[in-house]
Amino acid sequence: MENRSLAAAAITDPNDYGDEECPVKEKCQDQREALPGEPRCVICGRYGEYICDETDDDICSIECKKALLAKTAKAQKQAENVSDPVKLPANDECFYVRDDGRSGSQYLTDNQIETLRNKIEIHVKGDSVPAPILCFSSCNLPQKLEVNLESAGYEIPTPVQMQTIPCAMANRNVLVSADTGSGKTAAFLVPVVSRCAYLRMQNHSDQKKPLAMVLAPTRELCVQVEDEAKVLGKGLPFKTALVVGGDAIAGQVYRIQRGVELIVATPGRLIDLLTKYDVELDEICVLVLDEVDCMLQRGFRDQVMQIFRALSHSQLLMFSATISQEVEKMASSMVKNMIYVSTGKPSKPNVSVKQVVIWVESKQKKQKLFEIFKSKQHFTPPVVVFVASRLGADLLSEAITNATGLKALSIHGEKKMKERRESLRQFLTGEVPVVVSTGVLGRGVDLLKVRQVIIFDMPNSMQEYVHQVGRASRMGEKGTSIVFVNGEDHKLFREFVQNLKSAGAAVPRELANSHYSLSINPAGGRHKRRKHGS
Ligand SMILES: Nc1ncnc2c1ncn2[C@@H]1O[C@H](COP(=O)(O)OP(=O)(O)OP(=O)(O)O)[C@@H](O)[C@H]1O
Repeated sequence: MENRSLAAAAITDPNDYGDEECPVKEKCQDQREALPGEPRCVICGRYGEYICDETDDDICSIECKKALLAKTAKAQKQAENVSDPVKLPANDECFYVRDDGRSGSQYLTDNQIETLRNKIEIHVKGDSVPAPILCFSSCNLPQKLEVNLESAGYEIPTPVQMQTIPCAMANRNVLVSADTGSGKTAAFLVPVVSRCAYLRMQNHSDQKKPLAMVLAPTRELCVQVEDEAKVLGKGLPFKTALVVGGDAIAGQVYRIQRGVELIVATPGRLIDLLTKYDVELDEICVLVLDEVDCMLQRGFRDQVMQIFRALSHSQLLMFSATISQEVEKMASSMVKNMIYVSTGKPSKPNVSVKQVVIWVESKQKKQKLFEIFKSKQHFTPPVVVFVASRLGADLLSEAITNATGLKALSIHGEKKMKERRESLRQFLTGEVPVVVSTGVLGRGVDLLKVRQVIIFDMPNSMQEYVHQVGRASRMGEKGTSIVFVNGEDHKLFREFVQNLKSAGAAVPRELANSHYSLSINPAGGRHKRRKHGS
């Protein structure tokens, strides 16, 4: 322990007072209260007269030094023992201490942080990446947010939350790749709610311009993100506005003008609103791009970049389960000093979902589907059936009801927002066991009870496939995806077979023998394609 007034005297023995005339305070109660601006003991909060020689923390007495060292030792032991933090008991004392700028306030050494990341399979790239947290209470969140997390059943952060929340709270730009259903939404909402609430608590101005914005590709996803934001922000100075097509724009503008902290929007409708109405975005300090790979694709990219450029000073948080090197490159060109966090198996179908691939010619697909629905063994409602077109969704849902008697609804982009909401409500509450959807439900939407998806038409890319399969599992629960495939999907065969093999899934003979699939070598590299019949 070092005395502040005599820093060179590192006293470890209570009887050795070094050069200091006053004895080192033995008990914490012997120490006086700290005056404003004075250092405080990290254990009891009294005057931090000494500096602990082993941790560099402010400390008031021998008694608190002992308590501090015991706590540090316990923290180190926990770090070494962590094998699956998601299963830690809720009351497990956490050992992470936020680095508040004072040297030595972080208890974990670099080696321990690395060990912890390895154990929970977190990979990071970037400079000075903050250490992961093991509990929400390590982040200095508003008290009410902690209560809201607990009420929502979020006792312990998931791996993606462990690493992303401290990065975002340190105001860093972050790109995050994590499995479907792994809790990415709260990974951005926790820091967003916290930052907005603190800013409002500090500044009581009547003019409440929006402080944060989340952009997502579909209305359904926006609705869901806003719902979760409301749950987490309950009781805090944190209001939200939903800006999506299909709802009246005037109502959306009115809500923003009355004062909100967060806007959750699809890019098209937001630009529409911004060009017609006077909405000031100069106080936005966080922009989230959910499903960032989709948001930076042609179709959304120009709109997203237009919005991004209008918010020149904001922090950027970007998330998806499928992040390619190209997306990583694009993201890092948008912001400086970005951190890249990845957990789980990047761009691969969630391992909790069993992939059952059936080779079936297009004309037989319907019949096959009806057989599944009629089989007690294979049909496990609620089920989402993914198809390629809007018309296909309408026709197939009707055909299912006619052929099997099951109530089935369709959801796609041409339907009115009110109808889409109502269909989803009926599906999620169990009134309707089957929903036939285009890609609008494929990404991001948390279909809580769904454990079976049927991919009737293969999507255009493996990325979309990964997201659609992901609807069958949340938080590692087991699910099944039944996938219909035939020669028409040949463009995806090579990647598809590779994915199936690495997941240990059975590959149908026709798929395995197709010359489109055969051009794979075992290491995953590409051979020159063999000619048909060779
Ligand atoms: N820390 C937590 N503890 C318990 N449940 C959680 C926690 N974080 C998130 N969840 C729940 O896990 C489920 C999946 O979360 P979420 O929808 O955010 O996943 P995601 O990673 O965004 O998935 P996708 O890529 O499919 O959008 C949700 O039902 C959410 O409420």
